[in-house]
Amino acid sequence: MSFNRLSGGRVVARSRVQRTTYPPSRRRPSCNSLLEYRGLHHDTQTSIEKTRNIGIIAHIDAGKTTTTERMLYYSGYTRRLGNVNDGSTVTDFLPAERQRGVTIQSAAITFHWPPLPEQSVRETKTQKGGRPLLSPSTEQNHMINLIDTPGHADFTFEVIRSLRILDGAVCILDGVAGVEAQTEKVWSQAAKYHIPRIIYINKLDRDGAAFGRTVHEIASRLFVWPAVCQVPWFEGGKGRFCGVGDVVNLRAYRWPEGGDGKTVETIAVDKLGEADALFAEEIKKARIALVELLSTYDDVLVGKFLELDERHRDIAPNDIVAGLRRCVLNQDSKIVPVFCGASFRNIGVQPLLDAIVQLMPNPNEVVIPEVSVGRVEGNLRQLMSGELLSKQAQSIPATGPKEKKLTSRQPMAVISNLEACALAFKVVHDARRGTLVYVRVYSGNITRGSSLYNTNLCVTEPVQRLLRMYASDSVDLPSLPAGQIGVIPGLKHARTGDTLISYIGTNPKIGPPPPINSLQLRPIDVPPAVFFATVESNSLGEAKAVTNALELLIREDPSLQRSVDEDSGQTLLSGMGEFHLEIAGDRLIKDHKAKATMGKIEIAYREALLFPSQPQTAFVNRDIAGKRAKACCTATAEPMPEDQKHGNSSDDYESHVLENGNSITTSITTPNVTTSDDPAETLEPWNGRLTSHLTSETLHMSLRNGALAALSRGIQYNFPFHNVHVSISIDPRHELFGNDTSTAALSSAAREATKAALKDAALKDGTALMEHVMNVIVSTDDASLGAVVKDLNSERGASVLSLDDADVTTSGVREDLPRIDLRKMYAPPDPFEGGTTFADQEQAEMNNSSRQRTIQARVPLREMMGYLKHLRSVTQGRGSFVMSADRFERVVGQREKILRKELRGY
Ligand SMILES: Nc1nc2c(ncn2[C@@H]2O[C@H](COP(=O)(O)OP(=O)(O)OP(=O)(O)O)[C@@H](O)[C@H]2O)c(=O)[nH]1
Repeated sequence: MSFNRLSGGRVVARSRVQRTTYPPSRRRPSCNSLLEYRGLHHDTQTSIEKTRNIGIIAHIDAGKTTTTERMLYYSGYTRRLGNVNDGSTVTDFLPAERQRGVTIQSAAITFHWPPLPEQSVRETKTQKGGRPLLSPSTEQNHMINLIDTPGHADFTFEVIRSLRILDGAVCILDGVAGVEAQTEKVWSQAAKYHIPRIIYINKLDRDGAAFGRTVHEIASRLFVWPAVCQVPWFEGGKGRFCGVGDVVNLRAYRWPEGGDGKTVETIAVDKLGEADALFAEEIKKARIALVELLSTYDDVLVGKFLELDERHRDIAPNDIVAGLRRCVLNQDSKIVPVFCGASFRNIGVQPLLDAIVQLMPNPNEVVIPEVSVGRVEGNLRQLMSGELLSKQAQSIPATGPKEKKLTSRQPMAVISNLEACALAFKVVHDARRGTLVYVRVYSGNITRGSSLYNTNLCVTEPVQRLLRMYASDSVDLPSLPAGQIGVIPGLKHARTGDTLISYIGTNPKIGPPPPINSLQLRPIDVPPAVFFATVESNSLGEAKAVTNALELLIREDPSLQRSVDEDSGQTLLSGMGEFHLEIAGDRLIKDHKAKATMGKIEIAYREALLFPSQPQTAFVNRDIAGKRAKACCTATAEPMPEDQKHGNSSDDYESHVLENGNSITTSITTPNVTTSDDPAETLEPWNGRLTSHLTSETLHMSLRNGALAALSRGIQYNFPFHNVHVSISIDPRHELFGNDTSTAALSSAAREATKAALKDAALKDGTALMEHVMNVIVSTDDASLGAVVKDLNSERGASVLSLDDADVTTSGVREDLPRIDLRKMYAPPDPFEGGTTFADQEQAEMNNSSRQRTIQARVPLREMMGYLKHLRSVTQGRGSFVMSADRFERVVGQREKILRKELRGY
């Protein structure tokens, strides 16, 4: 990378070695407190081009938090190096994180690279002193909004919600373990959101670290071309890992042993001594490979290459950086730059920061976010140009004067009133500041004192303050422009995934006018919960407080779900994994101070129908919340038909396929139904039964909610239903009763009718018990392979699908991605594994008993409970695994008998 800043530094060593501080100046600006210092940062206007919204993603324990801590230290944000092992990190600030040394929630932190105030002071002096000027690219100060995400698979939702709003990611690999199962998972999640990525191979100081082997794994398991931008430097060839070779600038950086990493020696490649001659050769070799790889995809670089008569070394570093950047941004190239270091030993982090600002996109360079207005979908650019609103207007039949007025409204007039559009991607309850809602602004500007309309919940909330977060600290902001990430404290309703808009002239009671009030950024998908535990308050008097604490917890983490068992009245908390629920229980009691007890963590099974029901009609006529509620509808339930895979809808028919594998169709049986808000128009065809508050949309939604409630509880085992199709029909001429037919009445009727249908379907032969079967990928060393496979087969009822199959990824077999020809890619040889060619490397790997092996198996979830502990003991701590829900399967035979006894006691 362009490390020219080093050449402008203070020379204190031998003439051919420059020893400099990195970043060059280390003194803090003259201000009294850390917050004042951060305020200084904030006051500096950072343009959108110099903003980077970046995430750090990886398998558990790869070194995300350790690397983040170094970034904060070198950027001047912290004064001392925090460490995971002694619980002193900035980003892992929750008590549970510090206790366990694992990241549980993603932490957002903002800093500048290079550090702004001190650098600008120093550079002015340097230039006056006649020292070399910095290159333009490194002179520019960038603001990095960085999110450190958890690596544990149970907290995948934290990663997903962070990826949703990030513009780029650094994927950290453990140089010993290589590409691990969870690496593949987060990698493919980032690919799903089209997030440009760079890779940092960490822990190269550890025994068994193998950079070359890891580079091969990047190609074979992540299906991308590794662009090796750095090669590791082992002193004298096989000594201590002491630095990196910079392939772009043809120089080497060495970090003296034991320091804090701020002092770095820079040595031009031609000046490396005899002892490191092989290393110098390797840097030159890597340069040729890098230029050739980039030339395959980047026409501009090919032009430069040809101009220079194909002399690889003569291409200017800036041209290579520009070519790399184009490849990173154009993901069709499948080129991913690779860097290396040992963050714990303070080696390699500053060049990684340079790479982030130079190669990662700014918010204007990323894929345009998807949005929807009503039922019309498109992207933000189409919305801002008015195109989406015009489409939306054409999609509604203008049946009444009110609708005509709305649809004829000029789209651009509506858009010009849209002051800001943002996505809430995280909610945190902070003991000091109350609820903090993290937002990413996608268009316009959120200002302090404005109001935000939540288009998911249809409520308006005031923006009393705006903050920029520095992990657990913050600084107030007057406004938050598009492309930025910030925090709004004090919002009472906003949840993760809600779209918030600021619209000029919004009536706080009813919100902005339609259709802009239905504007939604693509929501964040919540994965299904697979484990649950009971939560009981310690006394009746505490029950309310426990419910409130649970609600706060769920608002923070929507991958947790709360339900109440109708029979026992017990509250159930469901989550993504054992560890997830364990931490949730811990936080409920310790952080939210709930006086409650959490029961044993159990598996959430499902029930399925074996036969269809007869139609069942329910008629509700009672008081709900002090108001008369009267409605009637008819439901049938059946095992989900094969063709019911996609939802569709019109005004009198809505079919939804739900995430839990069920589907619901609601239909209005009278033809020619109108959906106007105007009672005068709806009275006639619906025979006077429809009230002004009841449009076809709210009618469908109420029926669907009722059916959903009935499906959440099975007939035989009380587990939610799975793969059931429910049809609900309503005849508005006879089954709606004017203003007495409220949404609550409709939901209640739909719930009762669906329940009756489910019972009727189960009359003949009960329901089938369904269990989650997981797709499990175990990584272990060669020596433990036999024991792990035996245990999976004989103790866990697994079907082992493959061993070391390169086509297998955590999400199953990946057939869609083209293979990388490993013989055409460059990776330096690993000094400790022998061999210089690809074949040598392969042979060395084959002979190596610590080589990582991968087993793919399908295993019932029940048999995976407590597996991590067991795997660690079988593999002497070297094994790890990830699993993802594959499908539900019916439990039959002996296994059904055992489970039935366990669940029902007979
Ligand atoms: N030897 C060595 N150890 C490292 C290095 N980087 C991190 N570690 C250690 O690896 C362990 C895990 O580091 P973390 O930084 O917590 O890893 P993480 O990826 O943030 O972990 P999770 O967030 O829990 O997934 C800690 O004990 C670190 O001290 C490194 O470069 N060399």
